[in-house]
Amino acid sequence: MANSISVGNPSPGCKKVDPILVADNVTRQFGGLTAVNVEHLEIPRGLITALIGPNGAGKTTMFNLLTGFDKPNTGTWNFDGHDLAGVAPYKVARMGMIRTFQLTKALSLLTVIDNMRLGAQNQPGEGLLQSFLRPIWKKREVEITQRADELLERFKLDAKREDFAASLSGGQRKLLEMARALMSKPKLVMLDEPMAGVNPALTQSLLEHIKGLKNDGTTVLFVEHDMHMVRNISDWVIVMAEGRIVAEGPPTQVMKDQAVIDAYLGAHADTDLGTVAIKTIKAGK
Ligand SMILES: Nc1ncnc2c1ncn2[C@@H]1O[C@H](COP(=O)(O)OP(=O)(O)OP(=O)(O)O)[C@@H](O)[C@H]1O
Repeated sequence: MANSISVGNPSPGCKKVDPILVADNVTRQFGGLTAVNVEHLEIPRGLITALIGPNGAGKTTMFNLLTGFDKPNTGTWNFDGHDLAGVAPYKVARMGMIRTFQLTKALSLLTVIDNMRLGAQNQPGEGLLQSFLRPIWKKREVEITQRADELLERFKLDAKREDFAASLSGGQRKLLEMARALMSKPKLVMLDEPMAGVNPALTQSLLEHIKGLKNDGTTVLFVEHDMHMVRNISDWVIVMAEGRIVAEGPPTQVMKDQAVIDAYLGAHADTDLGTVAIKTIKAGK
């Protein structure tokens, strides 16, 4: 079925009209196991793409490879005009591709505001400014704190500004991690299971924040098992199984794909997990 995102009909590894990330022949083996075997992948610019698939499909490994946290056996990829294979994670971040982790990496013994300030270190030239240009750095520090405070307000974490990250709930830590990722104004944000461990009361605001990123012009790629989230916020869905891309397309189309239902969705194909969560709250469970 025609759409405005892919060139031609959607199919696994299809070309996009305006890709921000293009990867070719990316493979990663762990001993005898091929965790990732992606022939071609394109992520559309300025949109929200979900990467779904059963446990062990290779989603997190793919994230690790693309962001330099792991090294592939083979493969090349280009992010917004830069070849990134073999580039260190901090450089990848400076080029505008920032990721969050499945288990949050908020530094527990730092305050919320200090965690945010750390996020700014991904900005180009930060180290230079700090060492040689003290007066300019002072001004920069004020700007960083200003941006941090704006983001904390946006993510409703301003009341926690001086608290240690350790005192936040799991969901609040997820919000902090997302807010921190935005400190360096990334072009592409990669979120690994943003909904995992988030209590239902925070789910809606997390969804709104992610939609907000897109409205600001940021491209979002996220791994998620929560089909409510996938259905509600994705413009595009890519399905992985056993290291390969097995399906992709607009969410309504992909969710109806018999092969996807068989391989992954199974009995949950028609279950909106969000509705389930809301019913559970109402029942006072
Ligand atoms: N460091 C590692 N050493 C050995 N095997 C690994 C390593 N990392 C991942 N694997 C294996 O690679 C495969 C892909 O794992 P990966 O975590 O990428 O899957 P996933 O799709 O993200 O799964 P989930 O949805 O459960 O997070 C799995 O079989 C996993 O056991």
